[in-house]
Amino acid sequence: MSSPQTVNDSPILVALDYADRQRAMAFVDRIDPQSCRLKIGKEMFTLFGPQLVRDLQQRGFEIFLDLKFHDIPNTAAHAVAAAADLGVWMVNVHASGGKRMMTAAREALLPFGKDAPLLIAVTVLTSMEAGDLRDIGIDLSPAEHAERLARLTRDCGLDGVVCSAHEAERFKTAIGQDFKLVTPGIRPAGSAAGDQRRIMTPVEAQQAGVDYMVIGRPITQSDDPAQTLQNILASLKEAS
Ligand SMILES: O=c1ccn([C@@H]2O[C@H](COP(=O)(O)O)[C@@H](O)[C@H]2O)c(=O)[nH]1
Repeated sequence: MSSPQTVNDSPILVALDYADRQRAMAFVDRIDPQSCRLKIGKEMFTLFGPQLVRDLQQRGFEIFLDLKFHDIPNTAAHAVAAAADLGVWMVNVHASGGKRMMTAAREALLPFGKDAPLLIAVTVLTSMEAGDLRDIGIDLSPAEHAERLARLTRDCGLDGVVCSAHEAERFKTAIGQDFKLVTPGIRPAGSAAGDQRRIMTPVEAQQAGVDYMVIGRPITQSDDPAQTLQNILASLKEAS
């Protein structure tokens, strides 16, 4: 395990969703590992595997391994332990995998002690709105269902949840200030929402009290990803 012991106070997690490894590395090699953390998700992990994570760690980046494990408790627990072996900074499961799965995942990290990654759970995907929940038999609003899953996640002893920035104020009050809120669906003013539905700008998300904001395409698909990241960081600093 080799999670670097740095003090990184950046709230930005860049979703490094590239099919082209060279393009991803060209961007990464232009940014300071202290200016953000990198989120490796299903696309790049499936294409390039754990070696990609190691290569990014070698460059000094802390990694959120966003594989959203959702399986029987035994399998999810072993997958989370494998992520911890890789030395990632954060890893996640789906809260809808339930209490026994989340508890097993948390217990699998006990042997790692202080080197264990943060373990969080996905509540309601930021691409989903009320109609998507109704389609799968859930009549609660996204915020209500997300809160229910977030409370369950807290009760299982995990460190936080993935939710929408729209839920941040409600969750900080209802669930606890120390419970980490990681929010995708972040869109600087003027950028395309794409498939995201519950969106907020970086400054609005900061004001709502999120701990970490996940930003992918608005940075990675821009003409100058490194400069776009700098612009977002500057806007957050100016607003704080
Ligand atoms: O609820 C969720 C959970 C995860 N994601 C992931 O975050 C990024 C968002 O990328 P954008 O390009 O900024 O939309 C992506 O990797 C998703 O898999 C999410 O969007 N919502």
